[in-house]
Amino acid sequence: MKNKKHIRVFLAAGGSGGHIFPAIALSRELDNKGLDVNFISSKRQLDRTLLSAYKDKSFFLSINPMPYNFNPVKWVVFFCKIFWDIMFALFLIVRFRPNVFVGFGGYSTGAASLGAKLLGIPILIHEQNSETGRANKILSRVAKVIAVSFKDSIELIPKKSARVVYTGNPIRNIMSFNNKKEARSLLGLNSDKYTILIIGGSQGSTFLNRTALAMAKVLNETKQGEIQFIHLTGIKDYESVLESYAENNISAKVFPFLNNIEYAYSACDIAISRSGAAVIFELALYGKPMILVPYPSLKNSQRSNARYFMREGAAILREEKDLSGNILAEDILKIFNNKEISDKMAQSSLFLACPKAAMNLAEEVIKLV
Ligand SMILES: CC(=O)N[C@H]1[C@@H](OP(=O)(O)OP(=O)(O)OC[C@H]2O[C@@H](n3ccc(=O)[nH]c3=O)[C@H](O)[C@@H]2O)O[C@H](CO)[C@@H](O)[C@@H]1O
Repeated sequence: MKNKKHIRVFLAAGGSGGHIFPAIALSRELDNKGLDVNFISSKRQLDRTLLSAYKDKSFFLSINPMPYNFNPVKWVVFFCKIFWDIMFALFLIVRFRPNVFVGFGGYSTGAASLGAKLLGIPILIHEQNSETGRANKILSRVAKVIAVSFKDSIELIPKKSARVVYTGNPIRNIMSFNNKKEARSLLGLNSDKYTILIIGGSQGSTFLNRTALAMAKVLNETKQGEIQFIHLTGIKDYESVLESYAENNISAKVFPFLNNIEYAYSACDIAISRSGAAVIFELALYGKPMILVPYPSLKNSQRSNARYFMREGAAILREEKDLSGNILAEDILKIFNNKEISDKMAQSSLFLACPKAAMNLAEEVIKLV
């Protein structure tokens, strides 16, 4: 292997927190090992914000999602933009000469990896979800290594020329804080009440916001004074959700986006969440029981993420189409009223955590140098 000081790694990730946060976690690990890291992402505001701490080390491609239907105009625009993005990626790769290219999924990964492939840079693809996303499916043909987050995905990935390894899903450095009492105090919550966290992923979920509010009203009547809520709404619904808790006199802390998410994870007794790969593995690190409501789109693998967590005993899985505030309240009460169920779910959750994922992935990157 070369002198580490001269090893440069390009990390391509974009489109959502779930793609970008694992890239940030890996960059910390590589940085600690003395490697040089650059990010390639998309020009979306969310991507720029999440990478703002790495502004000088980041490059941004156009926003160009692959069309899901056969509209010829959309496909022509898509190919024109991808051509331009591959040219830009080629320019970056020629200029910086990375030794390894790591893709985390999303459009920017696709365009930039094709540039890397053309210049013979070894490619590692990381898949966060239980089922492989579209960009990663295409790129599995050009990758040397495919790293997966779920143990059982090794069997599901078609083995072409790439080696498939289980590394886990790299999580940002949030575990340095794990103190329930302090977290509740920092969030301004009561230290003794049963605490339910509601989280709809990095952008929030209107469906989950509405249904969880309906549940909160039911629970507020049946368990008055015993339960409180932390609700992460996303920007769009923040004001209305905040008002609704206040109007109904329900004890809750509401945030559009919580930068210190470790406070929410530490403070809660249970989480109701979308089943994005980052959130569920983060909740697992904190050993929290979960009620998971996958994003219902067919293009999305949240359902199989949630199924895995349910099979392993860490979560109850609820589909949007079958869900109401009453059903959610019943699920919560089942766990609230039975310490044995709650403890078992918490243990199973902890068992699914992979705290060494970033380290495992960094080792795979270094093997490619
Ligand atoms: C709708 C959609 O396509 N979602 C995908 C997206 O989800 P999404 O971007 O929502 O990603 P996840 O749910 O996996 O993770 C959200 C991330 O945002 C952070 N967070 C969230 C709220 C908050 O207030 N503060 C905060 O810091 C969480 O700690 C977590 O790290 O990428 C995931 C990983 O590929 C996929 O599994 C999801 O299917």
